[in-house]
Amino acid sequence: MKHFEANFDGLVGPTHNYAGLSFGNVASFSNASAVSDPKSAAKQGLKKAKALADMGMIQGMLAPQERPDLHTLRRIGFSGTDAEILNKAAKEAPALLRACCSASSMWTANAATVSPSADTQDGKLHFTPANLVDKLHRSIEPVTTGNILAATFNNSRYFNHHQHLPEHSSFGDEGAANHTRLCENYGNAGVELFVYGQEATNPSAPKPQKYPARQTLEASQAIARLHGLSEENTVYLPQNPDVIDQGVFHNDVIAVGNQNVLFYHQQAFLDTQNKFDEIQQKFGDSKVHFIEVPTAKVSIQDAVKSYLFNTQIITLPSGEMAIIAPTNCQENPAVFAYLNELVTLGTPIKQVNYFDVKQSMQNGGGPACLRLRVAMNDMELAAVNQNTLMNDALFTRLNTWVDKHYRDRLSVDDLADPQLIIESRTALDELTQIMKLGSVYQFQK
Ligand SMILES: NCCC[C@H](NC(=O)CCC(=O)O)C(=O)O
Repeated sequence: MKHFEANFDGLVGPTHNYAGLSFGNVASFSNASAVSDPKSAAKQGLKKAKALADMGMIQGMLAPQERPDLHTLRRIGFSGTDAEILNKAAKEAPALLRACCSASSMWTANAATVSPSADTQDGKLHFTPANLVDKLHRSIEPVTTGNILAATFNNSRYFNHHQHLPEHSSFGDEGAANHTRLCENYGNAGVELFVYGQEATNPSAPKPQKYPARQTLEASQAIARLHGLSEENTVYLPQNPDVIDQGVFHNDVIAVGNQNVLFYHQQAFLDTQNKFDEIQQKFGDSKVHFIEVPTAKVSIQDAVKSYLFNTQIITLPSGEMAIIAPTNCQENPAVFAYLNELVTLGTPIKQVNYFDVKQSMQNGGGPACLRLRVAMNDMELAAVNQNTLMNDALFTRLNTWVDKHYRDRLSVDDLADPQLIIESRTALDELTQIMKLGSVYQFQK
C-alpha cells in the first residue's frame, strides 16, 4: 500500500473582499476597504494547486461557501426578498452584512482538523470541522464545511466525520492551522502536535494581552478524544502569547512541519525544550529535525509580513522536501536571504518554489492557509470523490468557470448589490455539478 500526503486547497469564492474583519490579523486590518479582485484571487489559488499536482503531488480542491449568507441574515431578523434583506442590512447593520459576505472559507487550513487512519483507534481518517468561534464571519462556516467535507470524502468505510465542537469560546477551534503531524513515513503512526493560545479553564495560564488567542487547549484535547488518538502520539504545545500579540493569530504563521521536520521561529512556543524532548521521545528512535529560525536572522515582524512560516513543506516524489512560499518572501531581504541559506544547511529541505498568492496574502492567508492536508493511502484516495482532484481537465474547467462567473473588482460597497447573490449562486450551483457534490448549500435545499 502506498501512503502520501494530499493537499486540498480552498477554491476562492466569488465574493473575495477586504473587509477588515479579523482583529489580531495584521494584513486583514491594514487592507480593510481595499478593492479586491476575486477573479485573480481564484486563479492564483488554482495555479498553485495545479503546480503542486504537476510536481507529482496529490492535490484536491474544496468548494467555497455560499456568500452573501442570506440564511444567517434571516436568522438575525432581516426579512423580505433577498434584495430587500441586503438593502436593509447594508443600511442598518453594515458590519454584520460584511461578516456575512466574506470568502474566508478559502483558507481550508481552518476548515477542519484531520487525523490520518494510521493514528486513530478505529483505523479511519477523522475530520472535525473547526468552529471558528472567535470571528463572527468565520463562525458561520462549520455546518457547510461539514457538508462539503462529507461530499468530498464520501465513504463511511474510510472516513469518519464529526460535528464541530460546541460554539463557545472555551472550545475555540481553528482547525489544522494549529495542528501539525510529524511522522517518519506518512503511513506510520505519527505524533500529532496541537498548539494552543490559551487554557479556557485555567485563568492563571499565560495568554495574550492585546489580541485574542483563537485556539484553546480544551478544544485541542476534545479533538484528540474524538479522533481516538493515543496519549503516546499526542503533544500539546503552548504558543508564546507575546507573538500572538504581534500578529501571530494562528500557529501556522510561526511554525510548519512535515514528516521529520519542524520548522519554527525561536519565539514561537513556551516551554520549548521540554516540549521538544517530549516530541522526540514520542516520535521514536529516528531524529526529528528541529529547524529553528533565530530572531537575529528573521524578526517576528518580518515573519508576519512575509509569511515565511505559512509556507508548505512538501515531500516530492523524489523523497526530497521543497518549500512552497509566497512571493512576499522573495521581496523581504532578510527572509529571502534566510531561505537561500536554508537549502544549503544539509536539512531535508532542498528547494524553495515561490507563488504569487497576493490576493489571499492581503487578508492574511498564505500558501499554507489555503490548503488542508490529508495524509492517506491509495485505498482511501480511491474512496475520495474523484471529481474534486486536480488534473489538466479540472484545471481548465475551473479556470473557464472562474472567467465566466467572477468579477475582477469588488469593493466593500459592492457587497450590497443584489446581483452579486445571483452571480454567486449561479456559479456555485454549476460548481456542485462540476465537482459532483450534490446539494451542499442552503440555497439548494
Ligand atoms: N489562515 C488564514 C486565515 C485568514 C483569515 N482572514 C480573514 O478572515 C480576513 C477577512 C477580511 O478581513 O475580509 C482569518 O483571519 O481567519
